[in-house]
Amino acid sequence: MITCSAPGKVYLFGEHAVVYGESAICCAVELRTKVSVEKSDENEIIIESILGRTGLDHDTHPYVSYVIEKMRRFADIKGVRIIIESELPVGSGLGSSAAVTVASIQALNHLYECGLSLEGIAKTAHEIEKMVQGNASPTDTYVSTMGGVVMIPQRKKLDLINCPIVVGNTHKFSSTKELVGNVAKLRSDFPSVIEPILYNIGQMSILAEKLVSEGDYKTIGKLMNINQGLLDAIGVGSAELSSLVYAARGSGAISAKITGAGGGGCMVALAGENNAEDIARAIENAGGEAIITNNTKEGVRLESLHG
Ligand SMILES: Nc1ncnc2c1ncn2[C@@H]1O[C@H](COP(=O)(O)OP(=O)(O)OP(=O)(O)O)[C@@H](O)[C@H]1O
Ligand SMILES: C[C@@](O)(CCO)CC(=O)[O-]
Ligand SMILES: [Mg+2]
Repeated sequence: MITCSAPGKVYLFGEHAVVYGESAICCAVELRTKVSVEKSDENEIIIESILGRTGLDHDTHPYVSYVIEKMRRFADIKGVRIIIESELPVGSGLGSSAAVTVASIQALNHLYECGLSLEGIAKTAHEIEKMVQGNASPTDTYVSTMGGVVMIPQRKKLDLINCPIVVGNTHKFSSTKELVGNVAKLRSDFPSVIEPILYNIGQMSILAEKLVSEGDYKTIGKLMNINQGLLDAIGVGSAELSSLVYAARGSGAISAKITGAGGGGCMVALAGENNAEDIARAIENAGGEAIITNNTKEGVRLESLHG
């Protein structure tokens, strides 16, 4: 068995706007998806995950099924068994699709010695997210591949975020494909209203680049909270997400906003010196599940070559 893992991510700025070429700042977090692969004798494809045990199946395992089909351009993949284990909640804004796609590509890359570079992995994974979702920015898959804090579309590595990150999960499933589609419809219906909002979200990422290098989290927090208001404006908020956002802010979070597609899933808060536990408690009291985590510089990595 060869095992690889890839991290999930949270957006400080720019989700949805980045789909239209505006800037985003996204950071990898210490929550990972592990993918183990081995060749199977019976020339059978087996994919095992929390979603079930299937063969090549674009309904249950669309991302992994496309990975196998894409990787057949580089290797003669006949029978393979793929086992997925993840710390990332599915459909929750933490990049679970990107992490499973990137880790699957890297695991097969090692198993069949395809020689894909990290850039090649990120590019292939982005192609797959676009195939599944209809449209996708390179952000999630690039950050899951490279790790750290990344500015997209510049693909620029920024300093790590030096404060605890508290994630609040509403446990309401949200499909990125659906939310991205909803924003596209709103933008098509009201271009003169929605395009300036997306542009302004991107401008906050550009303002924040210098603030990250200065470690000015207070100002970053103010901009993140404005970003939250603009995400509500384009229709990707929800009552549950707002409840967790305001609970986090009320307990002293530097900032709190939706992360990822929205509609359900997760919000993210930046904690100050010693209040991550307080923020987590406030999120739980508001009906969410809190996860205290940190930014990680580690992108996709080989975990083991056998076992
Ligand atoms: N552990 C897993 N095992 C198998 N498939 C997974 C796993 N995690 C995610 N997926 C795939 O990714 C899909 C969820 O991706 P989606 O983009 O909708 O949400 P997300 O990536 O969690 O959130 P976001 O894209 O907003 O960050 C699942 O429906 C499934 O197809
Ligand atoms: C909503 C979105 O901006 C982020 C999803 O995590 C979609 C994308 O960038 O592909
Ligand atoms: Mg996704």
